[in-house]
Amino acid sequence: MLEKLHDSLLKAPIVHRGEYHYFIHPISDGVPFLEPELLDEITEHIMEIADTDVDRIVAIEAMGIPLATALSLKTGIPFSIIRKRPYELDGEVILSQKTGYSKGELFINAIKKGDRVLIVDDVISTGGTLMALISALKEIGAEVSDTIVVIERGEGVAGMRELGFDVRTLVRINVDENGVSIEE
Ligand SMILES: O=P(O)(O)OC[C@H]1O[C@H](OP(=O)(O)OP(=O)(O)O)[C@H](O)[C@@H]1O
Ligand code: HPA
Repeated sequence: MLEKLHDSLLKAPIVHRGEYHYFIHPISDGVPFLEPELLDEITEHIMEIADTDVDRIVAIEAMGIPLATALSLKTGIPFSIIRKRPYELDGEVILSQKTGYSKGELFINAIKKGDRVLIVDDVISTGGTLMALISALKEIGAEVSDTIVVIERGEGVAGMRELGFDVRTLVRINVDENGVSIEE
């Protein structure tokens, strides 16, 4: 199961971002290139496990976009992208994003009270990004019916579960200077 994802992760190169060992992979970076068969394997799997009885798929710029696009085409559900730049539309919600290697702001538009949403993202590491997003969506009054992330590393998911956030992931990996290994 998820053979293409596992095989490709084992080949992922590592670069240093400060202290952080950053793996480079087609799903998390679009580098070197994302093969349709890999995207299809992953999105078919997401369709099997996710609650797709939702009004909107929600994904974070940039690498949530291919996942949301493929899922939207398969399900007919529209998607909204949480952007890294402001639009200054009425009701725009701004949140701070902090990962293991970066800091910035995210901007939510056009998600309103009562909307049922499925969140998808490529990677979870510290959980900083998703925790901020889910908290903001709950504040808006949207119902987060499900949160699915393709690749899990680090302690973010465990930390989020302790705080009552439910996140499901397709594969959990360890990353060090020698590369990626897959946790069984
Ligand atoms: O669990 P965290 O530590 O918060 O890290 C996870 C986030 O980091 C990556 O986003 P990044 O900001 O690098 O954006 P990208 O999709 O543009 O590469 C990834 O897409 C997640 O959104
Ligand atoms: O190591 C990583 N690689 C790609 N995307 C990521 N998002 C968080 N950590 C990583």
